[in-house]
Amino acid sequence: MSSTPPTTMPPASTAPAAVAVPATAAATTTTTTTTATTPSGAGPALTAPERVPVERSKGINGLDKIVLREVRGSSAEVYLYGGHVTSWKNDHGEELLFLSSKAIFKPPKAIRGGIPICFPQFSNLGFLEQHGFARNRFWTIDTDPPPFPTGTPPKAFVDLILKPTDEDLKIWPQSFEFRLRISLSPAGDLMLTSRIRNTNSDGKPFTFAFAYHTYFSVSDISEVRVEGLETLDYLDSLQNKERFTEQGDAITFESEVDKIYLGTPTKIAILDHEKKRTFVLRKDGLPDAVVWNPWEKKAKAMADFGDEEYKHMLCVEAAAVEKPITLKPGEEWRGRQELSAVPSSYCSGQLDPRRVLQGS
Ligand SMILES: O=P(O)(O)OC[C@H]1O[C@@H](O)[C@H](O)[C@@H](O)[C@@H]1O
Repeated sequence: MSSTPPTTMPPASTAPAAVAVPATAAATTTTTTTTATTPSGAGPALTAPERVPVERSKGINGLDKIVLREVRGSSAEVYLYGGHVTSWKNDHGEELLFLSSKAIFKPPKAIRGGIPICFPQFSNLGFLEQHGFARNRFWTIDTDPPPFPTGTPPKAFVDLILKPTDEDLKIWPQSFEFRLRISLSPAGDLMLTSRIRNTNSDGKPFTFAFAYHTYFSVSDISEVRVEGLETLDYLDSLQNKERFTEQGDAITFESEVDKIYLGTPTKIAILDHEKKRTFVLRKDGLPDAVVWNPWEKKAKAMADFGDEEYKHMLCVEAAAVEKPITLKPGEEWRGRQELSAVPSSYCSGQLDPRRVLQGS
Protein backbone atom coordinates (compact mmCIF):
# COMPACT_ATOMS: atom_id res chain seq x y z
CA MET A 1 0.00 0.00 0.00
CA SER A 2 1.50 3.37 -0.92
CA SER A 3 1.85 6.15 1.60
CA THR A 4 -1.20 7.82 0.07
CA PRO A 5 -4.48 6.23 1.06
CA PRO A 6 -5.69 3.48 -1.29
CA THR A 7 -7.95 4.86 -3.98
CA THR A 8 -10.88 2.64 -3.14
CA MET A 9 -11.33 3.91 0.39
CA PRO A 10 -12.14 7.34 1.86
CA PRO A 11 -9.08 9.51 2.65
CA ALA A 12 -7.00 8.29 5.55
CA SER A 13 -7.01 10.07 8.83
CA THR A 14 -4.64 9.56 11.73
CA ALA A 15 -6.54 7.33 14.07
CA PRO A 16 -6.74 8.74 17.63
CA ALA A 17 -4.67 5.79 18.79
CA ALA A 18 -1.65 7.04 16.85
CA VAL A 19 0.52 8.96 19.29
CA ALA A 20 4.05 10.27 18.97
CA VAL A 21 5.91 8.07 21.40
CA PRO A 22 9.64 8.75 21.84
CA ALA A 23 11.57 6.04 20.05
CA THR A 24 13.29 3.65 22.42
CA ALA A 25 16.54 1.84 21.90
CA ALA A 26 16.14 -0.46 18.95
CA ALA A 27 14.97 -3.77 20.30
CA THR A 28 17.44 -6.56 19.82
CA THR A 29 15.69 -9.22 17.90
CA THR A 30 18.61 -11.48 17.14
CA THR A 31 18.29 -13.97 19.97
CA THR A 32 15.17 -16.00 20.28
CA THR A 33 15.09 -17.59 23.70
CA THR A 34 12.47 -19.29 25.71
CA THR A 35 12.66 -16.54 28.24
CA ALA A 36 12.14 -12.86 27.74
CA THR A 37 12.27 -9.62 29.65
CA THR A 38 10.34 -8.90 32.76
CA PRO A 39 7.27 -6.90 31.84
CA SER A 40 9.06 -3.73 32.84
CA GLY A 41 11.29 -4.34 29.86
CA ALA A 42 14.31 -4.18 32.12
CA GLY A 43 16.54 -6.29 29.94
CA PRO A 44 16.55 -10.02 29.41
CA ALA A 45 15.41 -11.89 32.43
CA LEU A 46 15.13 -15.55 33.17
CA THR A 47 11.73 -16.70 34.24
CA ALA A 48 11.14 -14.17 36.98
CA PRO A 49 9.04 -15.73 39.78
CA GLU A 50 5.93 -13.92 38.67
CA ARG A 51 6.37 -14.96 35.08
CA VAL A 52 5.21 -18.25 33.62
CA PRO A 53 8.03 -19.49 31.34
CA VAL A 54 7.39 -19.40 27.62
CA GLU A 55 7.64 -22.83 26.01
CA ARG A 56 9.21 -22.93 22.55
CA SER A 57 8.93 -26.04 20.43
CA LYS A 58 8.60 -27.32 16.87
CA GLY A 59 5.02 -27.42 15.64
CA ILE A 60 3.50 -28.64 12.38
CA ASN A 61 6.04 -29.06 9.56
CA GLY A 62 8.78 -28.14 12.04
CA LEU A 63 7.62 -24.53 12.28
CA ASP A 64 8.59 -22.82 15.53
CA LYS A 65 5.75 -22.30 17.96
CA ILE A 66 5.33 -20.82 21.41
CA VAL A 67 2.98 -22.24 24.01
CA LEU A 68 1.58 -19.99 26.75
CA ARG A 69 0.06 -21.63 29.82
CA GLU A 70 -1.87 -19.97 32.61
CA VAL A 71 -1.67 -21.60 36.03
CA ARG A 72 -5.41 -22.29 36.07
CA GLY A 73 -5.14 -24.39 32.92
CA SER A 74 -5.91 -22.12 29.98
CA SER A 75 -3.37 -22.05 27.16
CA ALA A 76 -2.55 -20.51 23.80
CA GLU A 77 -0.23 -21.35 20.92
CA VAL A 78 1.37 -18.95 18.48
CA TYR A 79 3.54 -19.74 15.49
CA LEU A 80 6.47 -17.47 14.70
CA TYR A 81 5.34 -17.90 11.09
CA GLY A 82 2.83 -15.11 10.70
CA GLY A 83 2.93 -14.19 14.41
CA HIS A 84 -0.12 -16.41 14.18
CA VAL A 85 -2.17 -17.54 17.17
CA THR A 86 -3.41 -21.01 16.24
CA SER A 87 -4.93 -22.18 19.53
CA TRP A 88 -6.67 -20.72 22.59
CA LYS A 89 -7.99 -23.22 25.13
CA ASN A 90 -10.01 -22.63 28.27
CA ASP A 91 -9.16 -24.16 31.64
CA HIS A 92 -11.06 -27.31 30.65
CA GLY A 93 -8.78 -27.74 27.63
CA GLU A 94 -11.59 -26.88 25.18
CA GLU A 95 -10.37 -25.29 21.93
CA LEU A 96 -12.05 -21.93 21.37
CA LEU A 97 -10.54 -20.97 18.01
CA PHE A 98 -11.28 -22.64 14.68
CA LEU A 99 -8.31 -24.12 12.80
CA SER A 100 -9.00 -25.86 9.52
CA SER A 101 -8.11 -29.55 9.36
CA LYS A 102 -6.68 -28.66 5.93
CA ALA A 103 -4.56 -25.73 7.05
CA ILE A 104 -1.30 -25.93 5.12
CA PHE A 105 1.34 -24.64 7.62
CA LYS A 106 3.79 -24.07 4.76
CA PRO A 107 5.06 -20.66 3.64
CA PRO A 108 4.05 -18.69 1.69
CA LYS A 109 0.45 -19.76 2.39
CA ALA A 110 -1.14 -18.23 5.49
CA ILE A 111 -2.41 -20.64 8.14
CA ARG A 112 -6.18 -21.12 7.72
CA GLY A 113 -7.76 -20.40 11.09
CA GLY A 114 -6.69 -19.06 14.47
CA ILE A 115 -5.94 -15.32 14.32
CA PRO A 116 -4.13 -14.21 11.14
CA ILE A 117 -2.73 -10.67 11.32
CA CYS A 118 -3.83 -8.51 8.39
CA PHE A 119 -1.23 -5.75 7.85
CA PRO A 120 -0.48 -3.36 6.13
CA GLN A 121 -3.51 -4.04 3.95
CA PHE A 122 -6.98 -5.48 4.49
CA SER A 123 -8.52 -7.70 1.81
CA ASN A 124 -7.81 -6.45 -1.73
CA LEU A 125 -8.00 -2.79 -0.72
CA GLY A 126 -4.60 -1.83 -2.10
CA PHE A 127 -1.91 -3.23 -4.38
CA LEU A 128 -0.34 -5.73 -1.99
CA GLU A 129 -1.30 -9.39 -1.69
CA GLN A 130 -4.65 -10.12 -0.01
CA HIS A 131 -4.55 -9.04 3.65
CA GLY A 132 -0.98 -7.74 3.32
CA PHE A 133 2.19 -9.71 4.13
CA ALA A 134 2.51 -9.82 7.95
CA ARG A 135 0.75 -13.21 8.14
CA ASN A 136 3.19 -14.68 5.60
CA ARG A 137 6.41 -13.62 7.33
CA PHE A 138 8.58 -15.14 10.07
CA TRP A 139 8.43 -13.08 13.25
CA THR A 140 10.98 -13.28 16.05
CA ILE A 141 10.71 -13.16 19.81
CA ASP A 142 11.28 -9.61 21.03
CA THR A 143 13.61 -10.01 23.99
CA ASP A 144 13.73 -6.33 24.84
CA PRO A 145 10.35 -4.75 24.12
CA PRO A 146 9.68 -1.16 25.14
CA PRO A 147 7.73 -1.27 28.42
CA PHE A 148 3.97 -1.10 28.40
CA PRO A 149 3.07 2.11 30.21
CA THR A 150 -0.16 0.84 31.68
CA GLY A 151 -1.53 -1.74 34.04
CA THR A 152 -0.14 -4.75 35.76
CA PRO A 153 1.76 -6.98 33.37
CA PRO A 154 0.18 -10.37 32.60
CA LYS A 155 1.97 -13.49 33.78
CA ALA A 156 1.77 -15.62 30.63
CA PHE A 157 2.81 -13.61 27.60
CA VAL A 158 5.20 -13.48 24.70
CA ASP A 159 6.41 -10.48 22.72
CA LEU A 160 7.01 -10.87 18.99
CA ILE A 161 8.43 -8.40 16.50
CA LEU A 162 8.31 -8.01 12.73
CA LYS A 163 10.42 -5.63 10.68
CA PRO A 164 10.49 -5.36 6.88
CA THR A 165 13.07 -7.36 4.95
CA ASP A 166 14.80 -5.87 1.92
CA GLU A 167 12.28 -7.81 -0.18
CA ASP A 168 9.39 -6.29 1.77
CA LEU A 169 10.81 -2.80 1.26
CA LYS A 170 10.67 -3.37 -2.50
CA ILE A 171 6.90 -3.97 -2.39
CA TRP A 172 6.05 -1.60 0.47
CA PRO A 173 8.87 0.94 0.89
CA GLN A 174 8.16 1.79 4.53
CA SER A 175 10.33 1.07 7.58
CA PHE A 176 8.33 -0.07 10.58
CA GLU A 177 8.59 -2.01 13.82
CA PHE A 178 5.50 -4.13 14.52
CA ARG A 179 5.48 -5.44 18.07
CA LEU A 180 2.82 -7.97 18.99
CA ARG A 181 2.18 -9.08 22.57
CA ILE A 182 0.06 -12.18 23.05
CA SER A 183 -1.01 -12.81 26.63
CA LEU A 184 -3.37 -14.87 28.75
CA SER A 185 -5.06 -13.37 31.78
CA PRO A 186 -5.53 -15.41 34.98
CA ALA A 187 -9.17 -15.83 33.93
CA GLY A 188 -8.02 -17.28 30.59
CA ASP A 189 -8.83 -14.25 28.43
CA LEU A 190 -6.65 -13.96 25.33
CA MET A 191 -5.21 -10.52 24.62
CA LEU A 192 -3.39 -9.34 21.52
CA THR A 193 -1.76 -5.92 21.57
CA SER A 194 -0.13 -4.53 18.46
CA ARG A 195 2.24 -1.59 18.52
CA ILE A 196 3.25 -0.38 15.08
CA ARG A 197 5.85 2.37 14.78
CA ASN A 198 6.91 4.32 11.71
CA THR A 199 10.72 4.17 11.65
CA ASN A 200 11.20 5.86 8.28
CA SER A 201 14.40 7.93 8.33
CA ASP A 202 13.31 9.96 5.29
CA GLY A 203 10.52 11.76 7.10
CA LYS A 204 7.85 9.89 5.13
CA PRO A 205 4.54 9.08 6.81
CA PHE A 206 2.81 5.84 5.87
CA THR A 207 -0.79 4.64 5.84
CA PHE A 208 -1.99 1.13 6.63
CA ALA A 209 -5.09 -0.91 7.34
CA PHE A 210 -5.21 -3.62 9.99
CA ALA A 211 -7.30 -6.54 11.26
CA TYR A 212 -7.10 -9.34 13.81
CA HIS A 213 -8.73 -11.95 11.57
CA THR A 214 -10.13 -14.11 14.37
CA TYR A 215 -11.75 -17.48 13.51
CA PHE A 216 -14.07 -18.42 16.40
CA SER A 217 -14.96 -22.09 16.83
CA VAL A 218 -18.75 -22.53 16.97
CA SER A 219 -20.89 -25.64 17.32
CA ASP A 220 -23.27 -24.84 14.44
CA ILE A 221 -23.25 -21.55 12.48
CA SER A 222 -27.04 -21.70 12.11
CA GLU A 223 -27.26 -21.50 15.94
CA VAL A 224 -25.02 -18.45 16.31
CA ARG A 225 -26.03 -14.82 16.89
CA VAL A 226 -23.86 -11.71 16.95
CA GLU A 227 -24.89 -8.83 19.22
CA GLY A 228 -23.53 -5.30 19.04
CA LEU A 229 -23.60 -4.62 15.31
CA GLU A 230 -27.32 -3.91 14.95
CA THR A 231 -28.33 -0.82 12.92
CA LEU A 232 -24.71 -0.05 11.96
CA ASP A 233 -23.56 0.80 8.45
CA TYR A 234 -21.45 -1.78 6.68
CA LEU A 235 -19.62 -2.32 3.39
CA ASP A 236 -20.82 -5.52 1.75
CA SER A 237 -17.85 -7.31 0.17
CA LEU A 238 -20.32 -9.52 -1.71
CA GLN A 239 -21.77 -6.44 -3.38
CA ASN A 240 -18.65 -4.59 -4.46
CA LYS A 241 -18.22 -3.07 -0.98
CA GLU A 242 -21.36 -0.99 -1.37
CA ARG A 243 -22.58 0.68 1.83
CA PHE A 244 -25.73 -0.57 3.57
CA THR A 245 -27.35 -0.30 7.01
CA GLU A 246 -27.80 -3.39 9.19
CA GLN A 247 -31.27 -4.17 10.48
CA GLY A 248 -32.18 -3.83 14.15
CA ASP A 249 -31.93 -7.42 15.34
CA ALA A 250 -28.98 -9.60 16.26
CA ILE A 251 -27.17 -10.98 13.24
CA THR A 252 -27.89 -14.62 12.39
CA PHE A 253 -26.50 -16.74 9.57
CA GLU A 254 -28.23 -18.55 6.73
CA SER A 255 -25.79 -17.93 3.86
CA GLU A 256 -22.37 -16.48 2.95
CA VAL A 257 -21.62 -13.25 4.81
CA ASP A 258 -18.72 -10.87 4.16
CA LYS A 259 -19.38 -7.45 5.75
CA ILE A 260 -17.16 -4.66 7.07
CA TYR A 261 -19.14 -2.97 9.86
CA LEU A 262 -18.12 0.64 10.43
CA GLY A 263 -17.78 2.61 13.64
CA THR A 264 -18.55 -0.42 15.84
CA PRO A 265 -18.75 -0.48 19.65
CA THR A 266 -15.77 -1.57 21.73
CA LYS A 267 -17.63 -4.76 22.70
CA ILE A 268 -19.18 -7.39 20.41
CA ALA A 269 -20.80 -10.64 21.59
CA ILE A 270 -20.88 -13.89 19.63
CA LEU A 271 -23.43 -16.28 21.14
CA ASP A 272 -23.17 -20.01 20.52
CA HIS A 273 -26.63 -21.33 21.32
CA GLU A 274 -25.76 -25.01 21.31
CA LYS A 275 -22.58 -24.70 23.38
CA LYS A 276 -24.25 -22.21 25.76
CA ARG A 277 -21.12 -20.10 25.32
CA THR A 278 -20.70 -16.41 24.54
CA PHE A 279 -17.50 -14.99 23.14
CA VAL A 280 -16.96 -11.35 24.09
CA LEU A 281 -14.61 -9.40 21.86
CA ARG A 282 -13.32 -6.14 23.37
CA LYS A 283 -11.20 -3.85 21.23
CA ASP A 284 -9.31 -0.53 21.31
CA GLY A 285 -7.99 1.47 18.37
CA LEU A 286 -9.98 -0.73 15.95
CA PRO A 287 -13.20 1.03 14.96
CA ASP A 288 -14.44 -1.52 12.42
CA ALA A 289 -15.44 -5.19 12.58
CA VAL A 290 -15.49 -7.68 9.71
CA VAL A 291 -17.94 -10.58 9.83
CA TRP A 292 -17.22 -13.46 7.46
CA ASN A 293 -18.50 -16.92 6.82
CA PRO A 294 -17.72 -18.45 3.39
CA TRP A 295 -20.72 -20.82 3.49
CA GLU A 296 -20.95 -23.92 1.35
CA LYS A 297 -19.93 -22.85 -2.16
CA LYS A 298 -16.85 -20.84 -1.15
CA ALA A 299 -15.88 -23.49 1.41
CA LYS A 300 -15.72 -26.04 -1.38
CA ALA A 301 -13.57 -23.66 -3.45
CA MET A 302 -10.89 -23.26 -0.74
CA ALA A 303 -8.25 -26.02 -0.86
CA ASP A 304 -7.17 -25.34 2.73
CA PHE A 305 -10.70 -25.49 4.15
CA GLY A 306 -12.98 -28.49 4.62
CA ASP A 307 -16.21 -28.54 2.60
CA GLU A 308 -18.33 -28.72 5.78
CA GLU A 309 -16.09 -26.59 8.01
CA TYR A 310 -18.07 -23.41 7.39
CA LYS A 311 -20.63 -24.82 9.82
CA HIS A 312 -18.17 -24.68 12.70
CA MET A 313 -16.52 -21.28 12.37
CA LEU A 314 -17.29 -17.59 12.27
CA CYS A 315 -14.80 -14.78 11.67
CA VAL A 316 -15.40 -11.58 13.63
CA GLU A 317 -12.40 -9.38 12.97
CA ALA A 318 -11.50 -6.26 14.96
CA ALA A 319 -10.22 -3.97 12.25
CA ALA A 320 -9.25 -0.51 11.02
CA VAL A 321 -10.34 -0.50 7.39
CA GLU A 322 -12.67 2.41 6.54
CA LYS A 323 -10.19 4.97 7.86
CA PRO A 324 -6.68 3.58 7.33
CA ILE A 325 -4.15 4.73 9.91
CA THR A 326 -1.47 7.27 9.06
CA LEU A 327 1.74 7.48 11.11
CA LYS A 328 4.49 10.06 10.84
CA PRO A 329 8.05 8.89 11.55
CA GLY A 330 8.44 8.21 15.26
CA GLU A 331 4.69 7.84 15.81
CA GLU A 332 3.31 4.58 17.15
CA TRP A 333 -0.20 3.14 16.77
CA ARG A 334 -1.69 0.66 19.22
CA GLY A 335 -4.48 -1.74 18.49
CA ARG A 336 -5.72 -4.21 21.05
CA GLN A 337 -8.26 -7.00 21.21
CA GLU A 338 -9.28 -9.06 24.22
CA LEU A 339 -11.26 -12.27 23.85
CA SER A 340 -13.25 -13.91 26.62
CA ALA A 341 -15.47 -16.99 26.54
CA VAL A 342 -18.24 -16.93 29.12
CA PRO A 343 -20.97 -19.48 29.82
CA SER A 344 -24.27 -18.15 28.54
CA SER A 345 -27.68 -19.57 29.26
CA TYR A 346 -28.91 -17.44 26.39
CA CYS A 347 -30.68 -20.40 24.87
CA SER A 348 -33.06 -20.44 27.82
CA GLY A 349 -33.75 -16.76 27.19
CA GLN A 350 -32.43 -15.90 30.65
CA LEU A 351 -29.27 -14.09 29.60
CA ASP A 352 -29.91 -10.75 27.97
CA PRO A 353 -27.00 -10.49 25.51
CA ARG A 354 -27.09 -6.74 25.93
CA ARG A 355 -26.11 -7.24 29.57
CA VAL A 356 -23.03 -9.06 28.29
CA LEU A 357 -22.22 -6.02 26.19
CA GLN A 358 -22.89 -3.50 28.93
CA GLY A 359 -21.20 -5.51 31.64
CA SER A 360 -17.66 -4.65 32.75
O1 LIG B 1 -8.45 -16.49 2.13
P1 LIG B 1 -7.99 -15.26 2.87
O2 LIG B 1 -7.03 -14.42 2.11
O3 LIG B 1 -7.48 -15.61 4.24
O4 LIG B 1 -9.30 -14.34 3.10
C1 LIG B 1 -10.42 -14.94 3.71
C2 LIG B 1 -11.51 -13.89 3.88
O5 LIG B 1 -11.05 -12.91 4.80
C3 LIG B 1 -12.11 -12.01 5.14
O6 LIG B 1 -11.66 -11.10 6.13
C4 LIG B 1 -12.52 -11.21 3.92
O7 LIG B 1 -13.55 -10.28 4.27
C5 LIG B 1 -12.99 -12.17 2.85
O8 LIG B 1 -13.29 -11.44 1.67
C6 LIG B 1 -11.89 -13.20 2.57
O9 LIG B 1 -12.35 -14.18 1.62
